[in-house]
Formats: sequence, structure tokens, C-alpha cells
Amino acid sequence: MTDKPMDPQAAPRSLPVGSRSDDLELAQRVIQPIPPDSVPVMEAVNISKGFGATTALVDVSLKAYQGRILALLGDNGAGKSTLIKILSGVFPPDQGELRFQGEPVRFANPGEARQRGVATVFQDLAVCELLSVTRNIVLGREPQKGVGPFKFLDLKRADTMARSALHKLGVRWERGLDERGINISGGERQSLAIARAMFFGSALLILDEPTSALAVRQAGRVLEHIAKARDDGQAVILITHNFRHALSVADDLTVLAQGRVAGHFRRDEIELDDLTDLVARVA
Ligand SMILES: Nc1ncnc2c1ncn2[C@@H]1O[C@H](COP(=O)(O)OP(=O)(O)OP(=O)(O)O)[C@@H](O)[C@H]1O
Repeated sequence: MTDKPMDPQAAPRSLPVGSRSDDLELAQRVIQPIPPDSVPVMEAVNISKGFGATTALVDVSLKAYQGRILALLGDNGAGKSTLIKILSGVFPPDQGELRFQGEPVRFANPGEARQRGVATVFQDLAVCELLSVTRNIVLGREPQKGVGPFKFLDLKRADTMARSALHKLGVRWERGLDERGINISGGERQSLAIARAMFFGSALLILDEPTSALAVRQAGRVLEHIAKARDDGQAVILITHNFRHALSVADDLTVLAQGRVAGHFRRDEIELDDLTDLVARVA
């Protein structure tokens, strides 16, 4: 098995149709139907957004459910980043509504979205480079000891929490927990960020291109961790333009093209060739 890097700029339709990457299986899992009465953790309803003369999103709707991975797919410029910025409180939509756990919601900022249980891992900001592995995992909820104003980090408890978070995700961390973020690989960074979201029980985990800059083997490991977060009960939105990665873990797929929804599918309704054709047709 080689650890060759993938081309992060590769457009999905440049993938050789029907070929297989080294270690990613487009597994034919049994996909459960969504129970008719279940309420999405996050629902976007007819969202539109423009930037001056540029129309980024037109009437886009999607639903992300607990215990399911929704892959949000689309070519460069399709509107994926704009949509997740709206879902995670970076800016509001011009039109349309977000519903979080059934209730209309308007996040004032990303901090508010985070407090409500929306954990977003942006590609380049997965970890703080100057903080240790432990500090990265407990970030924002550091256990403290001491009395009155003399409080400081309870490092022993923090290490225990970090170890437990990594264990829950199935990460075998063989180096020190005091390793700085700057010294760990891209794949490990994504996995740490997933561990943090899982450990603090976010309801929705949004991952922005978590595998795009990774070598094949690392990408496979990160996809396993994403599947684990789903199996742990989180709703996951996975943004990618790698169809293989999406098909290997997703339960549901939403395809964007030129700011509009080109289709919603359940994983067992669509194959790689169909996705490739669809994007080639609408791009
Ligand atoms: N801040 C902004 N100002 C002006 N135009 C923007 C801004 N952000 C996005 N756009 C435009 O909106 C459209 C959608 O961009 P967006 O980044 O959401 O697409 P994307 O699917 O995430 O693409 P990529 O995969 O290349 O990141 C593009 O035409 C883009 O140029």
C-alpha cells in the first residue's frame, strides 16, 4: 500500500470512472431509511446568498440527521463553503431559514452555533499549532483546579479526558499528549478535531474537506473516524469534492452545482458513475 498524496485540486470528474484507490472501498453498507417521523438535527430551507453581483446559493435546502453522514458534494465554486459558513454562523443567509433540532434558528456568530452544538472543523484550522494534543482536545472546557481566583489547568484530568476522547474515537495515540499541534500530521489534526467534537457531545459535526490534503492511507483513517462519530450518534455533514470518499462513508448525499441543488440521494440510490455523469451534466 502506498502513501502517495492525492491531488487536492483534482476535480471529481477527473477521477477515472470505476477505478479504485489503494485502500478506500466504496463499501456497499446497508443504509437504513430515515424514519418518517424523525426531525433533522439541522435543516436548511430555501437558502439563498449572494456576494455583490455573485450569486453563491439559490434556494438550497438540505437535512442532516442524527447518526447519519450527509455528504455535501460539488465542483469548485458550487457553493459548498458558503453553505457551511451559513450553517455554522459565520454569516446569515440573505433568504431562507435554518432549523436546528426542529426550531428556527439564527446564529449571531460561530461561537453561538458552537454553544448550541454545531462543531465545525475548517480544513486549515483543525487544531491550534502552539497547543498540546491535550489542550487542543479540551479547548474551551479545560478542567481546572485551585480555589477562588487561583485557578489553573488540571493537567492530569485534562490528559485523562484527552486519552478518553482519543480512545472513544479508536485513535491509537502512541506519542506524548504534550506534542504540539504544529508537530502532528494533517490526518492527525483532523482526527483530533473530530475527537474534540465527539467528546463534548456536539449534535452536528461539520467537516470542511477533511481529506483533501491527505495521503491515501491517512484519508482512509480520517474517514474511519468520521464513521465512528456517526456511529456515536452525531449528525455529520461532510463537505468534499472527492466522490469516492463521500461514497465510502455517506448515508445521504446532496450535490450542489452552480449554487443550486442538483440532487438529493440516499447512498444506496447512487453510484460513482451516476455522480460523475450528474456533475458533468450540470457543471
Ligand atoms: N466572500 C466572497 N465574496 C465574493 N464572492 C464569494 C465569496 N465567497 C464565495 N464567493 C463566490 O460564491 C461562489 C461559491 O463559492 P464557494 O466558495 O461557496 O464554493 P465551493 O463549492 O466551496 O468551492 P470550492 O470547492 O472551490 O471551495 C463562487 O462563485 C465564489 O467565487
